[in-house]
This record gives sequence, C-alpha cells and structure tokens, in this order.
Amino acid sequence: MKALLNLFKLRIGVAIALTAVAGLMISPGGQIGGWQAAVLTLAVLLSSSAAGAFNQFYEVDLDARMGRTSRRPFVTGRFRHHGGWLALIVALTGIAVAAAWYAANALAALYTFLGAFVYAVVYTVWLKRRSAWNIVIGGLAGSFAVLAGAAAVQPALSVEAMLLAVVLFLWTPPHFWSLSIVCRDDYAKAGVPMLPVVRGERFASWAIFLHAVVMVGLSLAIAAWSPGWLYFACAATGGGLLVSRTIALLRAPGRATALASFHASLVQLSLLLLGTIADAWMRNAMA
Ligand code: HEM
Ligand SMILES: CC(C)=CCC/C(C)=C/CC/C(C)=C/COP(=O)(O)OP(=O)(O)O
Repeated sequence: MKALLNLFKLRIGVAIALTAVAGLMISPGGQIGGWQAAVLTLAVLLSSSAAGAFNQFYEVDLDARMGRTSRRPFVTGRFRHHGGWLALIVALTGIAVAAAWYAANALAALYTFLGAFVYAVVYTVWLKRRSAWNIVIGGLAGSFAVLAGAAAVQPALSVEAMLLAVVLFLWTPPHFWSLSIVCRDDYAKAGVPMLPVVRGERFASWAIFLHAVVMVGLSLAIAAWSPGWLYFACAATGGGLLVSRTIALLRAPGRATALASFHASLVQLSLLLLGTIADAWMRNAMA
C-alpha cells in the first residue's frame, strides 16, 4: 500500500486536486452541483496520480541514480517494470478525463488531460533531461489544474481564474528550483540540466527570488476582483513568508536556505489555496 501511494505521488495529487477546487471556487457566477464538484476534484486527483506513476515508470533509470528517489518501487524491484503498468496508467487517465467530461464539460475534461500530458510527456519525456527550461514549461501543469476547476463552473474563464492560473505557472519554478539547489549534486551526477546545475546557485537564487516577488504581487492583485479580505490576508501571510525566505536564500545561497525556501513555497501555496476556498465559501454563505 505504501509503495502504491509512493508510485502515484498521492500527496502531490492532493495538492493538485486542491488547486482545482480553488480554481472552481474563485470563479464567480455559474452553477455547479456538489456531486459534480466532487467528481471533478477526484478526476483531477486521478489524472495527476496517473501522470505521477508514468513519471516513475519512465524515469526508473534516473531515479536509481539519485538518493532522494532511489527507494521508489520500480527501482527497488518492489513492483516489476512491465507494460501492464503503462496500460493501467492510460486506462486511469481515460477514466479521469471521461469523469471530468461527464460531471462538468468538455473543456474541463481537456484541461484535466492537458495537466497530466504536460507533466508526463512535455516535462518528463521531452524536457527534463534536455533543457534548463524544463521547470518553466512544466509549470503549466499546475495552471491546468486551476483551469480544469474554473471551466467546470464556467467554460468562459473569469479574470480571477486566469490570474490564479498564471500564479500557479509562476509558483512552480521557485518551488522546484529551491529543491533542486538542495539536491544539486544528485542532479549533476545524474546529468539532469536543472537551473542550479547549469547556471549555478547564485543565478538560480535570483531566478527564484524574482519569480516569487512577481507571483506574490500577482496573487495579491487578484483581490482587486471578487476575492475578499480573508483571501488577501492568507495571500499576504504566505507571500510575506516566501519572499522573506527567498531573500535569505539570495543573501546566502546554499542547502539550508534553499530547503527553507522550498518549505515556504509549500506553506505559501497551501495558504493561498485554502484562503481562496474559505473566502469564496464565506462570501457564498453570506450572499
Ligand atoms: C513541473 C512541476 C513540478 C515539479 C518538477 C515539482 C517537483 C517536486 C518534487 C521533486 C518534490 C519532492 C517530492 C519528493 O520528495 O518525492 C515536490 C514536492 C511537492 N510538490 Fe511539487 N513539483 C511541481 C509542481 C507542483 C505543483 C503544481 C504542485 C501543487 C499544486 C506541487 C506540490 C507539491 C507538494 C505538496 C509537495 C510536497 C509533498 C511531498 O513531499 O510528497 N508541485 N515537488
Ligand atoms: C490537471 C492535472 C491533472 C495536473 C497534474 C500536474 C502534475 C501532476 C504536476 C506535478 C508535477 C510534479 C510533482 C513534478 C515532480 O517532478 P519530478 O517528476 O521531476 O520529480 P521526481 O524527481 O521526484 O521524480
């Protein structure tokens, strides 16, 4: 069971599903029933999990060469690496996309598919081993989770939803470049061209800081549309924490400051998503 949860990267799947719920809740107007929202959320979770399993299926050679990933089930031999897994992954993705279509609409289904496609194929297969731009383009995967939720409510996307999708796009690089400073030696050894490996820690720290500042600024600006004070308070608290950690990273680039910045990115996103959901829920309850 633990190996299965590891294979399907469930914690990340839950974060992606929460992102879809935030996209759904931030979209004003429109009507969607509780069961439809629940099915769509589970569809995004399933699609993300299938993509996570594909990532491990495809990267078994790479995972074996890195400390952090060397205990994954295909590496240890806990799961045998054979084509049956690929069939399961394709079937799960198909079920997820069909469920999103059934519960919501074709556009929500398309975004549910594109999120998994960007992560599994564009990032994992095409870019990860070839280009330092891997994470920048891969960041679109998170944006598609926002769009899947938003399109379920209203296929014509609201400004709030589009801005939140841009926030997710800008969030991913600081999130992952921080971790790749921590694991820089592993990535260098495995020959993966992550930004800190290719351009060094100082350059990567500047890239992290600049992305974080623009992303946090944009997340605050969203409050000029429908989100209210609760959203703003959560965005400001998490944003303040993240920016302060990225400044510390800039002052002293290294593993400890990078790990603090990675953790801050998780706290900031969690606060932003929960703030979005709680704020919309409160406004709906009072309306
Ligand atoms: C291409 C884009 C992304 C890359 C390359 C990336 C990479 C990673 C990596 C390598 C980890 C460490 C996991 C581990 O220890 O095995 C991680 C953790 C995490 N990521 Fe991302 N991430 C990306 C996008 C996202 C997005 C869009 C979200 C959420 C919306 C997210 C949420 C999380 C969470 C919650 C964790 C911590 C959970 C855990 O430790 O298992 N990530 N990420
Ligand atoms: C709408 C929808 C379904 C979106 C899904 C998008 C998705 C699953 C994004 C997650 C990206 C992610 C966890 C990358 C891990 O990087 P990595 O694989 O390089 O990390 P590793 O070194 O741990 O394998």
